[in-house]
Amino acid sequence: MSQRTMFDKIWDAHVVRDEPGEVPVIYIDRHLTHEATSPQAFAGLRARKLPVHRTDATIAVIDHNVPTVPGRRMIDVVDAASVTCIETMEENARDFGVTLFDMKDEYQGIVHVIGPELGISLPGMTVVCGDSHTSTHGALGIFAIGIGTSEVEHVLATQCLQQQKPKTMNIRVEGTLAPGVTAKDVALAIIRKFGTNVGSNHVIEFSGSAIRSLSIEGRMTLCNMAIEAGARAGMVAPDEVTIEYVKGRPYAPQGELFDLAAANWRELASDPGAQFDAVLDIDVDDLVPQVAWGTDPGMVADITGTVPDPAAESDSVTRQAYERALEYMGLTPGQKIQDIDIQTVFIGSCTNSRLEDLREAAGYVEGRHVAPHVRAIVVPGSMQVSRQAEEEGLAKIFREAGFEWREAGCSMCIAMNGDRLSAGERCASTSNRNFEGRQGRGGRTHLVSPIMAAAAAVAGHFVDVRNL
Ligand SMILES: CC(C)[C@H](C(=O)O)[C@@H](O)C(=O)O
Ligand code: SF4
Repeated sequence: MSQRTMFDKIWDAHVVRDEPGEVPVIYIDRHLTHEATSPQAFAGLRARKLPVHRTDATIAVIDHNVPTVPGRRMIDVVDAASVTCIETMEENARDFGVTLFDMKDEYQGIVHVIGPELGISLPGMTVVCGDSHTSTHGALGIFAIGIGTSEVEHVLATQCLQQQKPKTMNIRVEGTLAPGVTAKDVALAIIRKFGTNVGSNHVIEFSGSAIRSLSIEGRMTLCNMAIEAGARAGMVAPDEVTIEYVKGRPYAPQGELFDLAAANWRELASDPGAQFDAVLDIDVDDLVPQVAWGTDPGMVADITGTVPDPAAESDSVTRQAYERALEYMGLTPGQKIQDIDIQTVFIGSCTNSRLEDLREAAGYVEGRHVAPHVRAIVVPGSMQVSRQAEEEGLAKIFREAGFEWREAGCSMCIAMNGDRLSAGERCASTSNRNFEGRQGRGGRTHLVSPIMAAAAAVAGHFVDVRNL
């Protein structure tokens, strides 16, 4: 057989039907559902009197609408719509026999954090969720995509999905990251360089020496943000780091079955010489910490740089977008990034709320204190991350430094659960989207890495963590 990419191998293994003139149908190995995008899908099943076809391959979790205040209870849920979402998810999981990680569950967390963490998402699989950042799971060598609510219904009923075959793109990331420069900076640098649309209709495979030396957590950060580069999905080929990561996780195969699976996973990487539809290169040897200054994840500058001057842009569309972004963000052209004061820090979201992220941030915070005028919160991606962080003493470090230590959930990434910015409030955030109003109406979001967010919390403005 000819040389195939990793994506081709996974696709070929999952095609159920592929007839000329029809949209192909693929088999789905894991279906993750959450309270924000599944109610109508389950309602559709009820109306048609259909069961969930594979309850053993479907899970449900409550993450978007949950409050994150310590010791949270239903009474802490912020609005009636959220109460309905949560109660509906509980009822649907019960009625349809789907495993639910509810607000009190020891494994509760953001869907894209708990999937890999529990070994529910495994290399070589197809994974879907009614959520765009499903691409996160691709870090393990998975074809993982976000789907719409009508597709959620379809997958619940059939375990299959109609899907146009995407094109393939290889982004080769070469070089060695300097201390203080992280996967988040690589993600922001890629979107800055190639644009928020570069991945459109493509599955991006991230390859190269810089990717090989990233932990699984770092690879997840990168694949998470493939969506902000417009891609259908992001992927990294499984290697020994991946196999080690998966080993022993509660839902992963154990013993002999694990060894059999791992042998399979070792065959998944793209064959040498496999053809991609597009190939892009980026070198990260000289990469410095990145800070998003604008209102999309491509509007990014070096920490050593300045806010751009729209007048210097020759393209009128870019110029207008920059002008509008600067106005919304309350910034002036030429202003030094390090002179931007922040009022709020959010360390969390499916981009950067895993143990390694918290370790990096806590490593910086230890022995220091949050600036007096800054409100800083840490929201672990899952209750398991939270427990591990408690055990390791990270939670204590954050608390002593003046951070609020919260329960797991999407939190301030999306502002639909009580955690939000007020108008004009400026936030250093480890999340993935800085759109207008994303963290609350009028709120101003600067995307950064966890260590950059931690340093901004302490200084009250952005600082270059390489100098500290
Ligand atoms: C609520 C959900 C549909 C949404 C998504 O699909 O991504 C959310 O998770 C987000 O990050 O904007
Ligand atoms: S943490 Fe943010 S990006 Fe991730 S699933 Fe939740 S809302 Fe979406």
